[in-house]
Amino acid sequence: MSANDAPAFGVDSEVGRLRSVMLHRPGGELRRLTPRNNGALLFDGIPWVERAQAEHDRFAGTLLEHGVEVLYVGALLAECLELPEAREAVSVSVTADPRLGQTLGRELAAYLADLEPERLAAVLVEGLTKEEFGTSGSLRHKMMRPTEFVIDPLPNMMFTRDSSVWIGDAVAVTSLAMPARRRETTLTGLIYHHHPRFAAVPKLYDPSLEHLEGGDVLALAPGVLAVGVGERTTPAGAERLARKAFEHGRIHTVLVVPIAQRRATMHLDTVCTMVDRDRMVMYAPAEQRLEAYTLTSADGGASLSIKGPKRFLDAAADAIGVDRIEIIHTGERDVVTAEREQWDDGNNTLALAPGIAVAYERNTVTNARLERAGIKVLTIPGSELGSGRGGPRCMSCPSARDAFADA
Ligand SMILES: NC(=[NH2+])NCCC[C@H](N)C(=O)O
Repeated sequence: MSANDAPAFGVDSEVGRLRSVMLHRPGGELRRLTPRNNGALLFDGIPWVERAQAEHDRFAGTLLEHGVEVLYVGALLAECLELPEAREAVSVSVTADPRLGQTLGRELAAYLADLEPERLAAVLVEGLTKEEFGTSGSLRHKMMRPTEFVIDPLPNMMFTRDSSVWIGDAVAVTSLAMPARRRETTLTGLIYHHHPRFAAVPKLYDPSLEHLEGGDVLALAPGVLAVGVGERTTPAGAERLARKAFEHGRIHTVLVVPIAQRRATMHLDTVCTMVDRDRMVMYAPAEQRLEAYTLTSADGGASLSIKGPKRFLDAAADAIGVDRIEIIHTGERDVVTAEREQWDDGNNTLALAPGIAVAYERNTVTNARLERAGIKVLTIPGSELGSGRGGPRCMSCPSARDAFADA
């Protein structure tokens, strides 16, 4: 693909000049977090909501200043919800929750049917409590506490990277592993299936399939994906994605990378991200430790060849066809700084072009190392956003980057 015939959509690498990205500006769903539910909702603290929004606006502002189109989930959803078939699909998926029961389910469908698209879009992300819902003739409702949820909030919606991922010209709506996040894909799925902008885009995956999260999928170079397998993505999910990607035809090698099943390394993109064509920022201990299985297919995904495991960085260099991938370490050589900055998403950077990356300002040591290596680092504040344990990469889902060859 040259710049002239590059598709309106598509992502063939982590670093091609970023053209369009999907973000979610955090809103009322963060106000639902309490010290009792934050663990189950996958937050490590209780964010100050206005400050988190201001930080997010700085992130979006940085992208806009660099010519990136910013699409917001809230606006896309509201536009979809103008369509009767999209409203119907949403209502069916929300009211299918067996915890509601027949009566409350029916009442909730009627409640949702009365909401304007924008309000409906907000409720779907912010959730709805018993007291906000109002009166009901159901036993379920009578037996709920006032602040209990009729619709659960989705505070992790701002991590748009996880619920969908673009592979070439196609999009994979993923299958999220954690109960607190599962409903996110009914909303991203709705956008990709119903929004006129995306309706014609080929769909590679769906939420009923084996667990797969976008934070585990790295487009290392054209034709080459790395897929982390650990707390979220399962081996079965990685295998399914590989088959589908081979079948679709743009990918020739999928590297499946086992990662520790711990919160600190919930996704591959918490351990490493690409900051340049052949340079990665990586948590130092992972450099030797990470291994990869190399998956290829001679028949478009019908059968798979599985080789390895061998050292991830060697497998990656082989698959990409370069001598080596240069590593810039998170933190300093001392373990403590490295561990602190890895935890604070020091290597969860978002490349805007080869050698230009957005990073949280707090990771001063990692950012200085990146700068020393010649990477232009655009810093954003993240003291509140960071309590959700995600950085610039997870808070963004690129849908268009310039082709790697032209970047
Ligand atoms: N791709 C990522 N690293 N995403 C971060 C997601 C953070 C979110 N709180 C979760 O636990 O799921």
